[in-house]
Amino acid sequence: MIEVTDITKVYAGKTVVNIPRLEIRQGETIGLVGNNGAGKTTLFRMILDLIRPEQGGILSKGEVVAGHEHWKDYTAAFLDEGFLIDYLTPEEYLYFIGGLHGQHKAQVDEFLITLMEFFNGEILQRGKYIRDLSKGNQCKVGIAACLLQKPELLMLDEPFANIDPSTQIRLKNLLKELNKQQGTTSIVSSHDLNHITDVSDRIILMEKGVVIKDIATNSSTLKELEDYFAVGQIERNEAPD
Ligand SMILES: Nc1ncnc2c1ncn2[C@@H]1O[C@H](COP(=O)(O)OP(=O)(O)OP(=O)(O)O)[C@@H](O)[C@H]1O
Repeated sequence: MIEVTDITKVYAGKTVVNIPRLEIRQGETIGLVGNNGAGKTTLFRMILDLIRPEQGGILSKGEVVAGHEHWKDYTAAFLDEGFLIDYLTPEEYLYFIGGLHGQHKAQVDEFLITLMEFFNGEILQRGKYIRDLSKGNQCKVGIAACLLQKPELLMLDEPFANIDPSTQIRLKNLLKELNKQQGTTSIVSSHDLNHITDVSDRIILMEKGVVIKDIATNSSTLKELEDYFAVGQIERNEAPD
């Protein structure tokens, strides 16, 4: 579904992403992990054509993402609050997003009923603008807007970071259901190794812009990642070859 070929991204003379080849197949659930500054968000932004690589290219279903529009019909992403319209209420925003995808208000309402548990009574009918919600609740609105679109490709940047433990568990269940029932391909970044290994069938580990590990998740993956991150980046770089 996604093919990355020979991309580099440079900021202020420093290469922050350098990926010779990466393929994400339809229906895969990808967990993207890596320490702060590893390049995860930059990779997301390039896949979404929000920024362009210095060289190389990214294809989505065989079409170059840069300068094309078709992939936007089947791709939903929430990277940060910048994806929301903060002067709207959650309902207004979700009706707006539903409308862009040809859904009537009643269809959106019907869908939102399925998210009542995920919203935990904090999102709808509160008379609040999105800008006045907590960061965690803004994140819930962003994720809900993605799910509403019934995307073939879902991309979430650190969705577990600001939400409470109950919502984290509900989100994991939603992601698993989405993949099982709709075959959704997902790319989710996280610093929570437990959650991300639980919801992903493949883990991509980045460090300093480079893919260090690309492994199918199995019963020993969590331990393997914990062992990897237990050794600091500086210690790793100083270790003899
Ligand atoms: N707009 C920008 N201008 C300059 N440098 C940038 C910019 N965006 C990202 N970078 C740099 O690129 C590198 C990768 O950043 P990125 O945000 O992709 O990492 P990340 O893996 O998502 O990190 P985190 O886990 O902290 O969110 C960092 O060194 C960051 O400072």
